[in-house]
Amino acid sequence: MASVSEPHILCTDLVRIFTADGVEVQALQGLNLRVDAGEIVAVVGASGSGKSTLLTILSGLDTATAGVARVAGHDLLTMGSRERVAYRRRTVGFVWQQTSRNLLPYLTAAENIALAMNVAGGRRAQARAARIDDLLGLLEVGDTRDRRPGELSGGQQQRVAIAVALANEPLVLLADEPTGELDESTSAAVLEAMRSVNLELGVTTLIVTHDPGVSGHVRRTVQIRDGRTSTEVLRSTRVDEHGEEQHIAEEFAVLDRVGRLQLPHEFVQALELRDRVRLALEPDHVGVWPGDEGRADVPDATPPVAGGADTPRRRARHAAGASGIESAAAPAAAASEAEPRPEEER
Ligand SMILES: Nc1ncnc2c1ncn2[C@@H]1O[C@H](COP(=O)(O)OP(=O)(O)OP(=O)(O)O)[C@@H](O)[C@H]1O
Repeated sequence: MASVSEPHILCTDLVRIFTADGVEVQALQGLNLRVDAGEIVAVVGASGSGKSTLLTILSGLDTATAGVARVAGHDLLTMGSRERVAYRRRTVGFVWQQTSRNLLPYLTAAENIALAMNVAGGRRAQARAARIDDLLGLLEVGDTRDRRPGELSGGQQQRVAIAVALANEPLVLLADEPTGELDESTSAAVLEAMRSVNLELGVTTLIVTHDPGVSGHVRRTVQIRDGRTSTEVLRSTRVDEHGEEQHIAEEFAVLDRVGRLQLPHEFVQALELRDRVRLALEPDHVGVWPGDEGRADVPDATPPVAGGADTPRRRARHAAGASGIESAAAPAAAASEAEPRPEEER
């Protein structure tokens, strides 16, 4: 089982390489993600960024090529088939985009939930019936108890799907594009339902989606780009000096264990950063400048001379004078790949 301090979801340097017709596709390229017990987090990314690959690994349907993936104390890279079955039945619950993957069409809402409980076993009939009613009530679809999926709206189907996913009291709820087939207002209502389930039951929740609108419904949104987590938006509420509630959203770059981070696209474009950039360490922040090799208009663009201690602070002085951004600890900065590469700094 997970120790008290261990996060419920932990991915470290997670890699997934697919090989198709002799060509390798790196769907995940060293992804890092930590979700603590009881948190609700959204992972947002464009098509092809690796979202589904991540969720398929976390749900135990696929195995990563390398790295660490742990969920509620289970090591997903080494777990055997018996542990995998138990993990999928009891530790995690899933909500997928397509109703057909979530609900059996010939069973009612209550029967779909009961089926999930039967598969996991354990509970007595009376306790099961009570839990079915509780779950449908919590998701505000008590009136759909005896109706089949085809008789429900898209939003009701996804609410029942969430109830099915929660049937066996999972520690972790995983949702892949749960609102992908819904209109905007129904999507918002379903996301709010997930948030209230998270608050009410304390189930750790990870929502994977291409829809940036999800960030309005969760405290933490992690951006995934090219198979890596790149930036995070944290939302908080504070009361200002006039007693008014202020909603604050702060964006942070994600720094991995070896110091790699990704600059947001707009930063890269704004300064036409490419190939390599200059870095400078200041007492409380790091500066990032265009490389500008060969540009006569940049004073002192020459790197420090060899010999003596070539400290980051010295490099900072050499970089001074070049126009550029200063990336403080927050808000986020970072390079398309601003990984410190000593051989380029000499
Ligand atoms: N089974 C596979 N074989 C080969 N390549 C794959 C396979 N599954 C995914 N990929 C590739 O891995 C990359 C990430 O795919 P993934 O489905 O995880 O992205 P996604 O962010 O979920 O995209 P979408 O939102 O379009 O579903 C893509 O380049 C995709 O083509």
